[in-house]
Amino acid sequence: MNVINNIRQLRSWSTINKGTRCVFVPTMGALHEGHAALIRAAREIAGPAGNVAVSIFVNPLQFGPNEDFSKYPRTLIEDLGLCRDNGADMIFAPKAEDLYPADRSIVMHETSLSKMLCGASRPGHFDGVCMVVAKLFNLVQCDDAVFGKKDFQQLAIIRRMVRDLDFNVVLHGIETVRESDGLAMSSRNRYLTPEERAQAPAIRAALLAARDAWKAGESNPAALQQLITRQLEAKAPLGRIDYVTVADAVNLQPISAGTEHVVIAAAVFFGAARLIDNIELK
Ligand SMILES: Nc1ncnc2c1ncn2[C@@H]1O[C@H](COP(=O)(O)OP(=O)(O)OP(=O)(O)O)[C@@H](O)[C@H]1O
Ligand SMILES: CC(C)(CO)[C@@H](O)C(=O)[O-]
Ligand code: BAL
Repeated sequence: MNVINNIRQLRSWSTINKGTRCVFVPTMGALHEGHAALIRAAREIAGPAGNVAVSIFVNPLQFGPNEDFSKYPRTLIEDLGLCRDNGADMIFAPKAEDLYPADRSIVMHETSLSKMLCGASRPGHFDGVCMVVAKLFNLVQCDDAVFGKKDFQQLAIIRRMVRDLDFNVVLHGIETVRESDGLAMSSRNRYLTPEERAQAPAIRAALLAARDAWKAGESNPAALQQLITRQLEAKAPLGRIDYVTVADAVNLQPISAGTEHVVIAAAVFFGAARLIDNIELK
């Protein structure tokens, strides 16, 4: 497994590997079983002859001024072991100063899908995500890229970016990997106190209850939102709801009579940890 931490080396890796299918998994590190599933999926897509590339980079551009950039967990040595064990061929772990020139003057700005859900609570977040993913796609020269559906809005926005900017990259969305009690795996779960950790699975339980209500005929978004909010207030008093939104899964707009594919997405703060999850209804 090649570990590369500067652009010059990455360019020569890409040149040497030209013509070999490259499947890319972008991450911010502090890797867990969810990331391992993405790397294994990338391995499957690449096949034995292809390359699996993983980036590990805590991107400063996607953090707000009062967010957790400086305390985001950085566990490179353990991360490299997880990448190796799950079949990665190349790890790109650059420094921020290598990726972003000090006098950088080009910005990315997504003007539609990032207005709601996480984008509404984290202004500029998805502009930062688009910027780093666009740069990483250019640098890694991948044919495919693998993203988790836990970050549902992120995947929708990257799909839009690939379409609008004509990136020649095929995107693959992977199901959310969960702890045995249903909590979506997340690097930020490690911020949770034992009491918060015990209550956090209530997010998944409330989304499942909303899905049951939907299957039983409840299609009013306000009623579904209220059901989730009430369950969270009852089962997770340490949680502070950021948002619970019922949206069209394709364009993230409010649902209408013709909406066939619905997503219910939620973000809940437990102390320092802002956790997200979602459920799709078809
Ligand atoms: N539980 C999971 N199951 C599947 N994919 C996941 C899971 N958690 C994260 N991913 C995916 O891994 C990729 C990298 O995400 P990231 O490094 O931010 O991990 P994270 O655990 O989501 O961290 P954070 O706590 O910052 O949200 C993204 O495509 C994300 O959707
Ligand atoms: C896609 C990503 C690696 C860009 O920094 C990040 O947003 C993440 O880890 O989901
Ligand atoms: N997985 C999303 C990265 C972030 O929260 O910044």
